[in-house]
Amino acid sequence: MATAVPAERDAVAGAFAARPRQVRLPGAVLERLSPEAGGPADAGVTLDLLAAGVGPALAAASTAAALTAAALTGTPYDLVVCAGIAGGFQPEAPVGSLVVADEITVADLGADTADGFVPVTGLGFGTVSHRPPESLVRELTAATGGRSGTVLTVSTVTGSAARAAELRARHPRALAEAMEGFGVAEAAAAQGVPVLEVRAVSNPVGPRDRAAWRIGDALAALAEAFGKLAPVLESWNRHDRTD
Ligand SMILES: O=C(O)c1cccc(C(=O)CC[C@H]2O[C@@H](n3cnc4c(=O)[nH]cnc43)[C@H](O)[C@@H]2O)c1
Repeated sequence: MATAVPAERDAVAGAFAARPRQVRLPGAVLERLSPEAGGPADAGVTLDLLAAGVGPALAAASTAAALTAAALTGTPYDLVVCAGIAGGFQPEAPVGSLVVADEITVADLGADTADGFVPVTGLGFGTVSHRPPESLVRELTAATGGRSGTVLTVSTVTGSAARAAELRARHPRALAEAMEGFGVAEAAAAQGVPVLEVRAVSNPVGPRDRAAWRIGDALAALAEAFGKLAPVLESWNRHDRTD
């Protein structure tokens, strides 16, 4: 589970009964919930929580470090979940609501041209989207009452109505924007591991208004959501799935 900051990580950890144990790796520090520590015991799964850093680059680097360490010790991850707070596009994703990404798309990786923005794929490179397993997205939205849609990854937080409108015009299915999902998804995809992104909305996407942030409410919504998601995630086995 990769969050940006420790406050998000701890909100998620609260959904699980166990006390985590710290595991220090080159490039990442994990909080490990394992069955023997009274963790997600029913399913016998180990859950690693990682405060991966803010922004797509650091989140990708930290997630890659954790994935590589797990693979090298013969215990590769079955699933990577990016979780945290986000800006919500209005009116679809109000403050305090939950969004489960059915598509994780980087919104600002490309080139600015006289004809507008060209994504990096239009330049002949890489990818701009990752798709989480459909069945899992369905199960998570059903369990939480959240909405599914595109979650954008940006390196610059949107601060104007014009930029919000531009993003929505380019990505009509976008419900939220945050800063780590695509980086985490790239790291997971590089090692063939499925990825999810779950976001609680802390602020509207649009004109900058720090007084409108509701970080406490969003962290509470994240914690509540993971209380409902925990059993679904613990019982999910990618080898049983076709999507
Ligand atoms: O200074 C600002 O205007 C501003 C507005 C919103 C968020 C920030 C942050 O520094 C938080 C970045 C952090 O939280 C996630 N996040 C939360 N809301 C948004 C958003 O509207 N757009 C992008 N990211 C957001 C993000 O994933 C980071 O981890 C500053």
